[in-house]
Amino acid sequence: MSKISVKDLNLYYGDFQALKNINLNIEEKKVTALIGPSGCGKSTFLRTLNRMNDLIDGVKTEGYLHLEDQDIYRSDVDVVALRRRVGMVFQKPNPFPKSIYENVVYGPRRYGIKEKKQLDEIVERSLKEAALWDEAKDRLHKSALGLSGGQQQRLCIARALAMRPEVILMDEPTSALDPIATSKIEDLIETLKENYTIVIVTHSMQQAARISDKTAFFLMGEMIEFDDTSKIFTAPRDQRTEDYVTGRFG
Ligand SMILES: Nc1ncnc2c1ncn2[C@@H]1O[C@H](COP(=O)(O)OP(=O)(O)OP(=O)(O)O)[C@@H](O)[C@H]1O
Repeated sequence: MSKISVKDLNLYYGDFQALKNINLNIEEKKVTALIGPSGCGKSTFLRTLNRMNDLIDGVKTEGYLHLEDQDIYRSDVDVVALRRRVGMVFQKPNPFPKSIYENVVYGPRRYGIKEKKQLDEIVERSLKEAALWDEAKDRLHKSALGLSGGQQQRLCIARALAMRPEVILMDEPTSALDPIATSKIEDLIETLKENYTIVIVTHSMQQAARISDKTAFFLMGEMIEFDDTSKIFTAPRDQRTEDYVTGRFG
């Protein structure tokens, strides 16, 4: 079933067209990877899905993007509520300089949840879901900045999960991490897809091949090919995809 449908999407930064006529459906409870050489528009595309590009001056977005039956770009959309449904995790772990506990409850508190018992439950559930509970449970009120990079990134995932999103966007979530921390996040993504729809930008083709169900290959603002990940990596239809996945360019 498709969770997000994108039709005829164009995006401009001023006069520069960064996305050209993109069409694809993102399937529910699957991992969709976005791959392609630097500057091809992967992050830009990811950010269209929860309107993060709105924060950039001079951006113009055209086309139809639907989250189930909601038109993401309708002028009356409550963007804060949209980002609650479509959460995001960034390249560099960016916990707030607060305690682990306060990082997780930040969003729910802003939504008006005040009761301690309820907040405690959210913290436990989110940290468990992010596979960080065992490492964090005895230091919940210590600074998040004392965690390792990999733990910080799992905390950022927990912070996103605390809002009970439906979709999680991840922009190169492991590029700042060592191989062991990376592999923990990859295992986590595998578990999370049981309950969430995940879209991930990655520079690592091995990572895309390991963790994603679907892969979209972007080149200079166009989406060249979108298919089952196994197909993209073993029998792509387009020569440009083949050249990229076999390392002939990029
Ligand atoms: N805020 C901005 N203003 C103007 N141009 C931008 C802006 N952000 C991105 N671009 C341009 O849009 C194009 C796509 O950039 P984007 O960051 O989406 O690519 P990417 O595939 O994610 O690259 P990378 O893998 O290097 O992160 C690039 O040519 C980039 O220079």
